[in-house]
Amino acid sequence: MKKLVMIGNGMAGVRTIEEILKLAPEHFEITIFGEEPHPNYNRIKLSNILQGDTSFDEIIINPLDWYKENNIQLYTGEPIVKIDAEAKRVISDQGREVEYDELIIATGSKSFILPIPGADKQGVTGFRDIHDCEMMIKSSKEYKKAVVIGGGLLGLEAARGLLNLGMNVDVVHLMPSLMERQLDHIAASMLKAELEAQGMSFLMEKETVEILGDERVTGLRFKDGSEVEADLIVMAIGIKSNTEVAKNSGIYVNRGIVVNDFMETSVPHIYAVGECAEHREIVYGLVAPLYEQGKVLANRISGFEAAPYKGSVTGTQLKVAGVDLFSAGEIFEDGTTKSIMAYNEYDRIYKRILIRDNKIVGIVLYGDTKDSTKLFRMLTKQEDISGITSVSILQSECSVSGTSDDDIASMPNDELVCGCNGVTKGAIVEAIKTQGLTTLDQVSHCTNAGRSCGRCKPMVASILEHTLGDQFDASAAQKTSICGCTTLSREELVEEIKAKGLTSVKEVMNVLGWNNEEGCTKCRPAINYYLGMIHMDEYKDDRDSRLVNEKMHANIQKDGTYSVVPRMYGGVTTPQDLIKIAKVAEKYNVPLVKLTGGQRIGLFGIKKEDLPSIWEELNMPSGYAYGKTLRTVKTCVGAQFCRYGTQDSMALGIELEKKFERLDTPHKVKMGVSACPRNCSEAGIKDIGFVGIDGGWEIYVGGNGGVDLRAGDLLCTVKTKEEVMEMTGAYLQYYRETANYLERTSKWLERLGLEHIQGVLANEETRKALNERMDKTLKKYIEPWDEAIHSEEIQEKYYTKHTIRVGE
Ligand SMILES: Cc1cc2nc3c(=O)[nH]c(=O)nc-3n(C[C@H](O)[C@H](O)[C@H](O)COP(=O)(O)OP(=O)(O)OC[C@H]3O[C@@H](n4cnc5c(N)ncnc54)[C@H](O)[C@@H]3O)c2cc1C
Ligand SMILES: NC(=O)c1ccc[n+]([C@@H]2O[C@H](COP(=O)([O-])OP(=O)(O)OC[C@H]3O[C@@H](n4cnc5c(N)ncnc54)[C@H](O)[C@@H]3O)[C@@H](O)[C@H]2O)c1
Ligand code: SF4
Ligand code: FES
Repeated sequence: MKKLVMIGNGMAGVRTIEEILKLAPEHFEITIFGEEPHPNYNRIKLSNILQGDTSFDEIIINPLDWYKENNIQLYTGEPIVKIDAEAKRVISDQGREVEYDELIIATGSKSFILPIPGADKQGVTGFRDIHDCEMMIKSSKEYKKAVVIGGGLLGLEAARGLLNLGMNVDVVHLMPSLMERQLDHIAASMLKAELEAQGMSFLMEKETVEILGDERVTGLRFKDGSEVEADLIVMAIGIKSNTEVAKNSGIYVNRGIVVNDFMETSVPHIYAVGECAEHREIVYGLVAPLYEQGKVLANRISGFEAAPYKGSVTGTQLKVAGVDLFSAGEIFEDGTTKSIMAYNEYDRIYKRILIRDNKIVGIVLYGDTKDSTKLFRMLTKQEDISGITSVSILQSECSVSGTSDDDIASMPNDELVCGCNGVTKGAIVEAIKTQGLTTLDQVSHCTNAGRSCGRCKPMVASILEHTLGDQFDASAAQKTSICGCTTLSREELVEEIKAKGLTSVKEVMNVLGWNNEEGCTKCRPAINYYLGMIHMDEYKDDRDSRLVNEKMHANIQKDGTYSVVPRMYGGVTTPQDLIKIAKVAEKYNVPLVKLTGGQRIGLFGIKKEDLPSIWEELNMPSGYAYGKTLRTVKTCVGAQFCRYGTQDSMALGIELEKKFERLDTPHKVKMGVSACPRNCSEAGIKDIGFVGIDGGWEIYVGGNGGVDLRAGDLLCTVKTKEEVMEMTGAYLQYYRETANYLERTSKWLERLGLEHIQGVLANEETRKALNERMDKTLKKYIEPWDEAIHSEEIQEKYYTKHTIRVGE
């Protein structure tokens, strides 16, 4: 197998790898280095995260298990700092050296930050990655006034997000009109009026020369001497390709890494793709052309004949609610162009197309973009329009509204439906017919349509409806199946398992007609969970269907080693346990011993084959730091020691942890117990938090301390510890029975509604029944580390050096 290394774990690069895996799945041993500490996510949707429409989990395109399933060695948070082209190897910032036969550079871009005094102050950011997004969300909780520099696509989407976060927003723009590269003056002024009505303020034709403030920004000064206040500044004035590594390694770089029509750089066996690449003097900043490049490169690198990449015409839209605009090609007239224009001031609709030699060369649509696919096709195909009247060309008469069947019928097969992924109507219809697709999800899975910005989804749905005719089932089509292997939703799957009495993962997939007989990393763990939830005590866990960390009962680290985190109930330990941990750490040369966020001690950097002996020597239960289960119960010292404590928080925490440890839950669950409202255990941001008050406990639910920070809601107040245990058992069991696999309690609570859950749990009979099912389930669990120590079969299968690659 040839060694393929990729630098950069972003949208264009990983799409290229997906294409390579389709073309030549067995051809390469693949290693990817990413500077960000995450798997590949949909950067486009950062705007939606900021605008509050989605969460980070929902925008992950390739979860970690995708890499494992495809045997890809992924190093996250580990940038490559040098390419040694002579020796054909890359070197990471941690000194790791990896050899390659072929190397892809897909390092994307970074935000361009104005080189002016004060640009390094706290509160100044670009808008490029999830870290920037989190910083803005955090700032909006503490500060009120934001200034966005740059009135382009990114700046306006950022500004809309900051308004949604409750900030006052000024947009500072250098030019007299917004989005001057995409819109003419009329469309730009219509856009400005709409955004002003939404609450944005604009400072036009202003050049920022200094950022004011001490440590943190307080405002900015313009060239004309005027100033404006700001607590947060977002720079959205364009991007700059990440080319340093290439440049320092002798690869020819201009604005981007210069590539030919096959994405080959000036150095043999090194390719570049995405925003870091410069092709025919153009560096693209939208995914559609980057994905086209990826396809060409995948063919080239896998040894297939492919047409060269000749460059792309791009079309853009702004992702701001209430704004409907489309722009492609040339914007401004010159002596060789004529335009056709329609302007309906009353309905705020404006359309203009630019024509040269009877061919469309530019499109600007505002207020009504239904014609965009038709016109864009005419532009990209350079169709001769001399036979079409100027009225009909702008009349939407053969356009696709996404709702009318006639519109879909009259749409040519080569019309582009998904601009981001280059998918035509013909390709979608073909996939529906030949692969028997019935849901939007499946169409997306098979064709890629809708996988990026998601704007084309209504039209894809209309095509699905048109193609299936009488067989179209609207509710089924919209439903989200648990993965691309089936059309079944979570509810249907659970119902079918119950109705047909299915008892194993294999049986579920066989009986329910899975279109991929092995299933995938999305459905196998989910089916395993639902089976265990339904059959309670009888179900025999299918260990090989679990996600890799759960299968190994240890958390795999970025370098392929594992961590060991033993239980410390309620965060309480003993000198004897500490001695055991210290001895093991010393004996096995454990590289890192660290207190975890969940009040216990983690041993990091352990070799797979050492796991069983370490567990044996520790002789402590697993802390399940890797599991979709109860992780930790964090406690404060409480009434036993603290003078403010009103309750025994440690005793309650320990009791909770001992009762619910090992329980399979749809996602991880964390608890916190504080003995007074000072809340030293941060119970307010836990899945379930308990706060001691005079004469009882308050129970908070749905809190989350991660990326989607959420304060818990008060579920109820109870008097005794027994009531706490009863309510917690019922709440957790209700979550287990109604949540989707991998749905955190915070999302589940928001989906079902607090009042609904309170209503269910208010009924004593229901609580009792839920607790009975919970108790039945809890009986089946055994200690996994102990089981491994005493089973040669398990040790041989999972923990010897030659078994289980990281990718399994
Ligand atoms: C907020 C926002 C909204 C957007 N909206 C749209 C939209 O609506 N439509 C559209 O088409 N496009 C949109 N884009 C642009 C689109 O996201 C990019 O074109 C696309 O992500 C580029 O893909 P890429 O792989 O080239 O770069 P990236 O996705 O940026 O990936 C490059 C990766 O390489 C990593 N890296 C860099 N240097 C190194 C190194 N030395 N070693 C290892 N890793 C390294 C980076 O950390 C990064 O993770 C948007 C962008 C943003 C920021
Ligand atoms: N909906 C989408 O398709 C979408 C959304 C967001 C981002 N993106 C992509 O992300 C990339 C970055 O977007 P962008 O908007 O930052 O880049 P851009 O180059 O498209 O726009 C930058 C804007 O900032 C203005 N500007 C430049 N210097 C300035 C200054 N000193 N003060 C004030 N204004 C100044 C420019 O006049 C320009 O309008 C682009 O490639 C873009 O295509 C696309
Ligand atoms: S939460 Fe209250 S009782 Fe617990 S340690 Fe803090 S101050 Fe003391
Ligand atoms: S147009 Fe963006 S995902 Fe289809």
